[in-house]
Amino acid sequence: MPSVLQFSDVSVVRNLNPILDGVDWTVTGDQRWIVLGPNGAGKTTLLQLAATLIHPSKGTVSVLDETLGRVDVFELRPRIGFASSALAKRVPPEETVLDVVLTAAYSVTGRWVEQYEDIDVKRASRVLAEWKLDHLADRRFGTLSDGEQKRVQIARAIMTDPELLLLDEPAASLDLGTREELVELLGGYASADDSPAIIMVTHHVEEIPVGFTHVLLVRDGGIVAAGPIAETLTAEHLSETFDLPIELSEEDGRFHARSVRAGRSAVAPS
Ligand SMILES: Nc1ncnc2c1ncn2[C@@H]1O[C@H](COP(=O)(O)OP(=O)(O)OP(=O)(O)O)[C@@H](O)[C@H]1O
Repeated sequence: MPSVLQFSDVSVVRNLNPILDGVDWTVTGDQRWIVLGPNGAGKTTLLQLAATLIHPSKGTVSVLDETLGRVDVFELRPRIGFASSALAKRVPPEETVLDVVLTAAYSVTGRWVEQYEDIDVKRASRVLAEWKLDHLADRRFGTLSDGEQKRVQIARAIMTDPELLLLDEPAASLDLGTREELVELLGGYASADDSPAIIMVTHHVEEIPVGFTHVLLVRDGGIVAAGPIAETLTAEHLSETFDLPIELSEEDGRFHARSVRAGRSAVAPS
């Protein structure tokens, strides 16, 4: 299976500090990766490289067989779906949900004078239905709940049938029920035979949907462990990643983690 993403000895330096340092990582088309790590570890920076939004300070990044620095990124970007709250902030709040998804066909936010083909409208409507948003098609984006906005971001990212889908913390700030609904939808999408390679950044193992195959654990701009979830997502690796003794459990493909110290730190009644 050919790689869709290849990092070779990649470093990103900001203000003389390496925020990624010597990263080697390969993602193939049949893999769905979780990127997990503490605040400031470098997760979003990894996604920005994969999304061709930034270039490495050192090393080589290849995306969909093209090497950053030697390719017109504007030709590459339509092949990549990217959902993040930073992108969502650029969506005009008065835009309808249907138009937020539809405008992905032209890689713009905010409908202007573009003429959309019937096939684009049909695809947008199908994607909205798949993500349980069809009843909201005519609603203004700015009036949606957080959970609905997150689903619209993902629907927009997959509108163009990308070869690589990048999701930056899609379940952040969601309540339990809304998170579970999203994790279930993501699991169904990731498990489908025709789904693209996916890379999803998260802070929580509870947000890992079934159907994801690999995990990259990052800390301080470097990789702690990378590989198939079954072998790599271990209490030992998580403890090293978060610098905390962590207990991990798994049931039916879903994970739960807690600090081992948490249960022992109860304050005795006076
Ligand atoms: N343009 C920049 N200039 C200086 N420092 C930066 C810049 N971009 C990111 N950083 C720093 O690099 C580190 C990694 O940032 P990044 O956003 O990739 O981490 P993250 O793992 O996504 O964090 P979080 O989980 O908090 O979102 C952080 O310490 C951040 O402050």
